[in-house]
Amino acid sequence: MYRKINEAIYSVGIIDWHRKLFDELIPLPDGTSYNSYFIQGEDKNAIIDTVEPDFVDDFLANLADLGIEKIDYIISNHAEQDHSGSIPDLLAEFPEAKILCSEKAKPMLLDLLTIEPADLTVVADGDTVSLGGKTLEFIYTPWVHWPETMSTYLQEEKILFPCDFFGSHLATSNLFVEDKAQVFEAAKRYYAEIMMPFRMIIKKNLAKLADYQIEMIAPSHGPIYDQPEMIIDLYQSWTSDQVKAEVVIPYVSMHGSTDDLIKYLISSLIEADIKVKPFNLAEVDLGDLAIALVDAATVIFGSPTVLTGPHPSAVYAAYLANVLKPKTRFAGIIGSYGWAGRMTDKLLDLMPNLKVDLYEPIIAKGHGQAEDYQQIDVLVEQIKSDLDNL
Ligand SMILES: Cc1cc2nc3c(=O)[nH]c(=O)nc-3n(C[C@H](O)[C@H](O)[C@H](O)COP(=O)(O)O)c2cc1C
Repeated sequence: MYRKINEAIYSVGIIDWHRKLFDELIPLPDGTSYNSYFIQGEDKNAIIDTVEPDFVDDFLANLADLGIEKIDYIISNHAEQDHSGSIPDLLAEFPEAKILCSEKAKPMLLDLLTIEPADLTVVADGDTVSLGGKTLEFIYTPWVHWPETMSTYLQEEKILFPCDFFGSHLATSNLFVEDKAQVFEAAKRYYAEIMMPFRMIIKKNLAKLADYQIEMIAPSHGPIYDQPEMIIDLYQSWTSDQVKAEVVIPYVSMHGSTDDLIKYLISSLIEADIKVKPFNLAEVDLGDLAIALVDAATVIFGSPTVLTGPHPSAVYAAYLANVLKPKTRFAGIIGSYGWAGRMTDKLLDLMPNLKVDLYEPIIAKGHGQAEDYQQIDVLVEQIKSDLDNL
């Protein structure tokens, strides 16, 4: 199967409807796709990125359906195997093809794939290649989300092929974005899980791309943006320093004590007209938590003390929050203990990357007493005042 974008450009990738997990880590509620693009010039042609190698036979069949008998260039925007992994088979089928990649991608592709150095040609930032009436410009866009990533810009058509940058894990028969709300959610999840740790460098990449007229963005996961301002605006907003007046509450409770404190916090925040997003870590899709962390001003963790430290589910959430480096401004901890422990310190030790103002932790002995609830009242007042002053 292939789909026509215009007379000379085709989508020849794979829709993976049933994949549930990415990197054996990230839940994929909506499947994904591995997009690959074929561009025919007057003299030469090019394939931009390939597909997850499990699907290589279907990929090669797509190219055969399209009647492709020769490939001049294979552009590898990103060395990760879901985009590069089918290059060796593609090269076996089309041995005359030259692989074009960034300087940093070359050693990575050699490490990851069974190909030879002679198969690879490094292109520099700003280099162009002409296919005849179609000029491909290579724009280094590092750290989206590996160090070697680049984007390819088709000058005449003003189409950007940025690989993972602007992508979304979304299996859909829509070649272009149609259901904007659905794509918004999938793209935000993708940004949260994959891109957020590189927020500052992504800002620089966005500024670099602002010099280009872009009429279409064709990423390597999810549908194509034929109105690219949608996703560019979203990326501007997600990577900006602005936060939203929202409180994210990842929490877990074994016997209900922390749960009661958190329930009280939630209703008090709602009564104070503050947006709340609670996540029970015992059953959470961590992608949903990551999405909430993209722009919330405040995060309050809830955990009992377990074997002197936080509950392991809280440990995992704190570790994740730390590596994702959200722009959260304020944080707090609410919890319960039985006899002794260092839950608060151990949880905080897991999050050195969070540059937050920390509220006084509220840790109840067993089931919370009246003074613990009074402390929550004070906390809610502080949160309200901080959010009002954003
Ligand atoms: C497996 C397990 C380990 C625990 N370890 C500790 C501990 O090291 N220190 C402590 O003070 N309390 C410990 N406790 C007691 C709990 O922290 C206490 O019961 C707390 O009130 C539970 O809060 P929850 O109802 O929100 O789960 C432990 C409880 C369990 C079930």
